[in-house]
Amino acid sequence: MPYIEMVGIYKVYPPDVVALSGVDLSFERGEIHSIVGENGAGKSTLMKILYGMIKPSAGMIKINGQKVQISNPLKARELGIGMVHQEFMLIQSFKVYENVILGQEMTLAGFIDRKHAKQRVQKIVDKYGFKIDIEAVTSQLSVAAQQKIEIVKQLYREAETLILDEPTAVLTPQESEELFEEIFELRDQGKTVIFISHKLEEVLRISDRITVMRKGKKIATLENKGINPEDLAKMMVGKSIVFQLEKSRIEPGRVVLSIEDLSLKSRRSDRYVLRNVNITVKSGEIVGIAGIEGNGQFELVQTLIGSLKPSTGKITIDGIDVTNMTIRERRKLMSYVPQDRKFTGLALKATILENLLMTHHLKKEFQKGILSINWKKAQEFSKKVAHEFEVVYRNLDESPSTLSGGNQQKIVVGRELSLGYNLIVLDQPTRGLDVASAEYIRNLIIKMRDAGKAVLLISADLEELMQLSDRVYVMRQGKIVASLDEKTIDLQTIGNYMLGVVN
Ligand SMILES: Nc1ncnc2c1ncn2[C@@H]1O[C@H](COP(=O)(O)OP(=O)(O)OP(=O)(O)O)[C@@H](O)[C@H]1O
Repeated sequence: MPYIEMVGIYKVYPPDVVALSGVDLSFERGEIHSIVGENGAGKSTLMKILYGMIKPSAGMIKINGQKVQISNPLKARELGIGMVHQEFMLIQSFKVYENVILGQEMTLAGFIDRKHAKQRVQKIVDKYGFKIDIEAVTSQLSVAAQQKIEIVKQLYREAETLILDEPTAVLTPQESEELFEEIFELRDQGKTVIFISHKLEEVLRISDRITVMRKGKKIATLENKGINPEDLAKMMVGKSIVFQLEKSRIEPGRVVLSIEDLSLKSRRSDRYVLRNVNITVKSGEIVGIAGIEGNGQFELVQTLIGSLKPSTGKITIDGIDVTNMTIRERRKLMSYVPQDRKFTGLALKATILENLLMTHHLKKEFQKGILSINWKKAQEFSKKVAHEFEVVYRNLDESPSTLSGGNQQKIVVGRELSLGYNLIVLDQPTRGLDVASAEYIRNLIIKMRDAGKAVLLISADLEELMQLSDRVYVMRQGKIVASLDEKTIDLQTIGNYMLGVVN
């Protein structure tokens, strides 16, 4: 008898979006089971149902052969199902173990039995081989370590099944390897791990079984034997797809972006989070920024777009000094894809059309009279961009919150890449995109570079960074510690600089 069975699951989002149609799927104890599929295939919807976040329109779930009603996440946790989301819910000033026990371990009198709780946390950490100091303060830890806290937290609540939603999207290759070791340990000790990822190589590396979904249906559940990424991609899309990045050598032109001697003092301490950073990006080149998350890349981008004011330094775009310009003024000089699409990239209260039109609406061609917008033109334009970037949507007048994560990302990327500015700043542009969409966007980035745009690319995906970049700067502790060109860019070198193995 399977451990968890999802039987005949349907989900219709009102009024008529069929996100899942008749999915049957089972999970065994002690297996790593991946779910793959294009953006919008229904993976998140299925997992939200299993975790009690949304109700299925029809179908049932059985655990150990018993029918269960998972009406909310609390109920899911009682049934041994835990989920680690992409956004962590941790209190930054708490120690690791305090975050783990948060909301648990109350005595009858309502106090936390700290000593006992701490011992239990340490036991879990030891049992599964998590490399983490439970006394460390959360704010001091890397994204990878914070993710571990979330996993340990689920285990502390006695999760038997862990749903991991694109856990490696924010990790370096080394950190991903460490996570895989922990996942193997969990599996070997009988836990069920449900793994959602768009990175097919890692899916094939760690899974026992793989379920492929397409357009709300389960296509197959496969034993992970003798499958290659091309087979998987073909099943996902329904036809063969060719992955090919074509990048020719071109001579870069004039300097478009120049960052000189940029420093930034932290708001919370006397520490500098950016230290004498010098960067140039010329027309016709893609310049990558590598670094473990939290080493100043975020602050660099925020200073560049004008939401943080540098302590010293100068930024010019196309020869114009923008150092003292507002965000609004700078946005007229650059395309910008932020790393977090939900809070900065999209306006969820606006419609899909308005989101695609944002910033473009300032252009003359969309104005009608003094204050009004030519909606007919706006409609045509938005449709065109949505089509070009293959956004799967139902109605342009709906909120982007009705779209799958990948399709939300395509809206932001589509809008920004069609702005036509000389400088393009991309922070994790393909995060959350399925393989075909990511490949499409990567090719487009190269096309833009070939057309003479200057591209600054920040990406946690080192493969992507290496495939696309003509030059790479590596950041560590707020400093540029290496500047690599075509001849010196390789994975090992970048990794060594990132980790500080070489200086
Ligand atoms: N709240 C919602 N309201 C209406 N439709 C929705 C809602 N959430 C998701 N959908 C639709 O349901 C379908 C499945 O979306 P889901 O988020 O499950 O896909 P996914 O496979 O997780 O995609 P991704 O890889 O992009 O995260 C999509 O067509 C999406 O537009």
